Amino acid sequence: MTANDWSLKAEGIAKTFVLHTQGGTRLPVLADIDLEVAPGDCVVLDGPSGTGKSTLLKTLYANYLVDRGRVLVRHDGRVVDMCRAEPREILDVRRHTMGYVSQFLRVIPRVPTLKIVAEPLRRRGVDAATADARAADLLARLNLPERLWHLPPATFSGGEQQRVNIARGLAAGHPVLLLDEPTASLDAANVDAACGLIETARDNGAAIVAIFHDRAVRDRLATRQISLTPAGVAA
Ligand SMILES: Nc1ncnc2c1ncn2[C@@H]1O[C@H](COP(=O)(O)OP(=O)(O)OP(=O)(O)O)[C@@H](O)[C@H]1O
Repeated sequence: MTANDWSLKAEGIAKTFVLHTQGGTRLPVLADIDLEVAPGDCVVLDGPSGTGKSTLLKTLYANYLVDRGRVLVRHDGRVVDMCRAEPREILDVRRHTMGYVSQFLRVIPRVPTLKIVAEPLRRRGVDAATADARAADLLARLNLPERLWHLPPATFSGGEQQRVNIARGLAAGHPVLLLDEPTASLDAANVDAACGLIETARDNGAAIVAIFHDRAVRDRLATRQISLTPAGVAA
């Protein structure tokens, strides 16, 4: 793979939601979406509320089935189509290649924060001491007080939980990152800290697709923007 090669490529993605509990109402959301993301790219998805930005990210992560199209990702020396891969292969891509950071932490009961952040590294086979050290470094960079590291995050504030979520999402150093408003509930100092970590991941060669509503975050991190329009894409 050369420096300009893509890490992630979407071709002709179309997605319609069918609401079975609403008489089978059909909601076409994505139509013919093409996207190519290279190492070091941070492609920001733009467009009015409801145009399908989160849906596209979840489709890239294989949370949703598509009507048409392919999502290709370079993984372990080969190309995997996330729209057709077996569940086992999708999990392997998620473990080693593609990370996803949503706006909210999915709280895992009783597990301490440090272990939640270290877990993606442990699942990649990294030993506990190294994974814990990386987790501690990330939590410190995100200004999460050390007295919280050994508590489960269920009772943390929204901004604290979001920082745990970012640390967990960035811990494993995935070469492809999908970020859905990861800084939405942070104050200015923590937005700056989170942006610094995302910037470092990008400059180290991560291929990133992101939704950032904050204009300053977008201006700092985006190498490119793509505007989604209702059921379509306009450059
Ligand atoms: N799981 C779902 N089932 C049915 N419809 C859905 C589902 N998820 C999203 N939608 C619909 O798809 C459309 C796009 O939603 P999506 O969340 O992707 O938009 P968005 O551009 O990310 O919006 P926002 O900027 O407000 O977060 C909306 O009309 C929404 O109601």
